Amino acid sequence: MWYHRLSHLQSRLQDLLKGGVIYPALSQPNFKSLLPLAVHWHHTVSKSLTCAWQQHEDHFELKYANTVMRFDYVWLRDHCRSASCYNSKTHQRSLDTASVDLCIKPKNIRLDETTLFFTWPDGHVTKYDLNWLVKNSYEGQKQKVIQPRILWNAEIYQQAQVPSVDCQSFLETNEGLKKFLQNFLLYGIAFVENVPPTQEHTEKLAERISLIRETIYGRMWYFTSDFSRGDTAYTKLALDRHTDTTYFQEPCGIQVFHCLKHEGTGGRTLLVDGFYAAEQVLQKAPEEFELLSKVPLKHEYIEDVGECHNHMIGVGPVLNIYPWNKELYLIRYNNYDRAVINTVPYDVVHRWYTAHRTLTIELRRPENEFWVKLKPGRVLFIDNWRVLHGRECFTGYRQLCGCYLTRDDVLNTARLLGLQA
Ligand SMILES: C[N+](C)(C)CCCC[C@H](N)C(=O)O
Ligand SMILES: O=C(O)CCC(=O)C(=O)O
Ligand SMILES: [Fe+2]
Repeated sequence: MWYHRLSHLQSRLQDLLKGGVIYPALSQPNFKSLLPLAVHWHHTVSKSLTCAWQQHEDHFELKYANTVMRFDYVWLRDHCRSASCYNSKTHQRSLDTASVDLCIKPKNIRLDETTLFFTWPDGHVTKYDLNWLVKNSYEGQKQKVIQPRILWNAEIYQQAQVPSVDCQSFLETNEGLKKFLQNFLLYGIAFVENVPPTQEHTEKLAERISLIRETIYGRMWYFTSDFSRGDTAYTKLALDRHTDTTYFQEPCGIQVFHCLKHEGTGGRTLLVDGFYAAEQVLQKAPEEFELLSKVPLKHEYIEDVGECHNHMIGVGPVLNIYPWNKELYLIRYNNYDRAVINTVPYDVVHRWYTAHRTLTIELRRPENEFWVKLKPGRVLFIDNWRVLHGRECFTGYRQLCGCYLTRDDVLNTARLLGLQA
């Protein structure tokens, strides 16, 4: 009943909007100044781009640069960039948003060239450049290209002939670093060549692009198959494709690997683009993709070896997508570390297993596997939110060093170099 009345009101409001005049249909007690507002388009031609705007009862509508945008009045007041509302030195808001009347409406609106002026009931004036609005509106944001990426299988990656960056150019030039980061952002993996095979040099590389993320494994780690920690990584066994630290609330963003020594056979590294596989699932079974993005799962790390006692738990879906544009930004896939599923009822569990199988089949297609033998001097950076890694079993003495990086800091470096990240 209530539902019907509401939708009736909404459709009435829409009809009224089409008709050109709004009446005070929603008579909430604190909905101020419900005087009928004349709705008509104001047209202006500025710098060959036509602009039209309309003041509606509860929002402002703007057509500019081929975009129809709608703005809430509180939003327009809240984002005011005047000196008293916004500190342009710190890029921080000074306005106390809670002091804005939730029913605020501009007293006057005027357009001058490419600037919109809103005069608020207390006389305060907010200025918006039209291009700023296009860039910052919900509608404009939706049009923006999402993070440019090249999704790959083994053939695509090999054909691309992505060049490695030389250690010296990486450490000493901005071009070298930028080239490296560009490849890293596009493919989710990147190599640095001619690195002296020591832990110290590996650390220097890591620090060039980010803060090192210290974890229960330490800051820089150095490992062999000595089972010094309670994890299969510290053995000679094969490891199927996975992402690391799925048992953290925020899995580590980047993983750095440098093989310092291997006297023996096997031990090749496997890399699989998780986003490529997820894209295949989206194409073939969109409802399964959706389920994988909705069902929250626990992963855990329980360690009780020697002096090491840890119990980590991380909860989140396998596929993490931004709710506003559906862009996939993080895959959490580790069948070893996945904990008991008790977050959903049995029938959803069954559908989840089916969806997980579909994704696993994609991840395991031989054509999606890129195998590489890590060698001293060649450092591999892996986007642990996108690319899965694994390894072949091996014999002999094998020493690997590396670290995790905080993703925010890597992206920060990339943005400062002018890259979209
Ligand atoms: C990289 N390093 C050897 C330090 C740790 C390995 C952690 C392995 C764990 N099962 C995971 O996937 O997170
Ligand atoms: O030994 C390797 O090559 C990688 C092992 C692993 O998956 C890890 O350390 O995260
Ligand atoms: Fe791993």
